[in-house]
Amino acid sequence: MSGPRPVVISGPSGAGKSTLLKKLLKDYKGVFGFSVSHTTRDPRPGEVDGKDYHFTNRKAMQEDIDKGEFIETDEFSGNLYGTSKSAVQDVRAKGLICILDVDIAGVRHIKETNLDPIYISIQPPSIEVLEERLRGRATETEEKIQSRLEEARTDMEECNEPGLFDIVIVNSDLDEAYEKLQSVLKEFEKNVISVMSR
Ligand SMILES: Nc1nc2c(ncn2[C@@H]2O[C@H](COP(=O)(O)OP(=O)(O)O)[C@@H](O)[C@H]2O)c(=O)[nH]1
Ligand SMILES: Nc1ncnc2c1ncn2[C@@H]1O[C@H](COP(=O)(O)OP(=O)(O)O)[C@@H](O)[C@H]1O
Repeated sequence: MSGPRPVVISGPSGAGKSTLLKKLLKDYKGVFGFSVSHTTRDPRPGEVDGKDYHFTNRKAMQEDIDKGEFIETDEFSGNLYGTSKSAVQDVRAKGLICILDVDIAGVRHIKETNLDPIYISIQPPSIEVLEERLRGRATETEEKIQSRLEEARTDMEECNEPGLFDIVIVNSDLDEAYEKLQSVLKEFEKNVISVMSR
């Protein structure tokens, strides 16, 4: 595919991916665009259909998967998530750098496609801090918190696997993590460096 390389952001639920991405998308309007995934999970208060996710149900999503409309899908904590081909195309058609937020299985699936993105993992400083953040966000039931922590342990182990990520950013202090994210993107996306250095 032509144009600037997309950016895949991954990392445990609660690590701070959405917080960092929202900031980046706001600060760099006209540079980055978010690939809106499909999910079968319920919307959280404040989430907007078509902006945060395309909220759907399993039957409809499975039909679209069977029609070949998805680049990748994964089951995460009891729900189906996936990146549709049109989610990525919509962003690229606007001439924006496409940002995808996917779990670690999604990263592995995307490696088998021709998307050729930059892979960035956002990690929490520890599992204890992650648990505090998940509880502090107050969006999940106890059962969902436990299942996310279970997934997180695997993610925290696998993120350092050689060749899986271009960079792992530990989100301890939010401002420092955001600085690091910006500098990594400037380094990789040299063709947009002038836009980003405004
Ligand atoms: N493979 C894949 N994972 C996704 C996709 N969209 C979101 N995810 C991942 O699904 C997991 C759960 O997302 P979500 O329910 O929004 O919870 P949150 O990450 O805690 O805000 C996260 O690890 C996301 O990165 C997708 O399209 N594909
Ligand atoms: N560096 C940080 N320090 C403290 N709290 C943070 C930090 N980064 C994110 N948070 C908080 O942690 C929670 C999880 O962040 P979120 O962006 O929703 O994570 P993710 O998208 O990776 O699931 C949110 O309540 C967010 O405000």
